[in-house]
Amino acid sequence: MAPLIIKVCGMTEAENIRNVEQLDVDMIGFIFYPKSPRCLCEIPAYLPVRAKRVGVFVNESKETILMYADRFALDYIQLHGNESPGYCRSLRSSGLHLIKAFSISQSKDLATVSDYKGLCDYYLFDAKTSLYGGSGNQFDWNLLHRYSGMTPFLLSGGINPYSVKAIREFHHPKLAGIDINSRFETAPGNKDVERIGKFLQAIRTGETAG
Ligand SMILES: O=C(O)c1ccccc1N[C@@H]1O[C@H](COP(=O)(O)O)[C@@H](O)[C@H]1O
Repeated sequence: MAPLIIKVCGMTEAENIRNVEQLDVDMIGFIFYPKSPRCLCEIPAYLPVRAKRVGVFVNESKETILMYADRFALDYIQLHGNESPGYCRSLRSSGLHLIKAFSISQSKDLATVSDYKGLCDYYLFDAKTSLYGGSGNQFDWNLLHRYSGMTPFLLSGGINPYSVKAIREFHHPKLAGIDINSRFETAPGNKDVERIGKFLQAIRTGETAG
C-alpha cells in the first residue's frame, strides 16, 4: 500500500498542533468558517513548520481567503462550500493551491466533480449532511468507484479509530490520503494526540498497539 497523505483538520491550540505535527502528519488544517466550533479565532503561538498548512473556508470571499493565505502562509486552500469552478479558477490564478470538497451521499453527487477538472490539486470527498463539514458522519466509500477522474483525492467524513481496516481495504487509483477531524477530539478544536498516534501506527503498519 502506497503511503497515504495524512491530514489532521480543525486544530486551534499551539501545543496540540506541535504534538500532532510530531506524529509525522503531512497536512494540518485550520478552519476559518465562523460557524464551526473549530473556527480559529486567533493565530496560535505555534504553526506547523514541516506539515503543510491548509486553510478551510466555506463560501468565503476571495479577498478574505487571500488575506488568511498571506497571514498564515497557507500551502493549500480547502473549499468546503458551494464554490463554483469559476471561483476556483479565479483563486488558482492568484497562485493558490486548492482542495475542493464534495459532499457525497449517492453516486449522482459525483456528477459535478468533472467540472473542476484541472483546477484543483486534490479533491476531498466528505459525507453529505446538514452541516458543511465536521459532522463526524461517514458515507459509503464504494460510491467512489464511480469516480474516474485524474485528480487525486482525500477520503474524509467521520474517519475514526475503528476505520483502520476499512481504510486499508479501500483501494482506488486516485486515493491520495485521508483527512481526520472530529472523531479524534477531546473537545472541538483539540485533538487526542495519543489516539491519533495509535491510529496512524495501525494505518501505516497494519498493526494495532497493545
Ligand atoms: O470541522 C468543521 O467544523 C468543518 C466546518 C465546516 C467545513 C468543514 C469542516 N471540517 C471538515 O469536515 C471534514 C469531515 O470532518 P469529520 O471527520 O466528519 O469531522 C474534514 O475534511 C474537515 O476538514
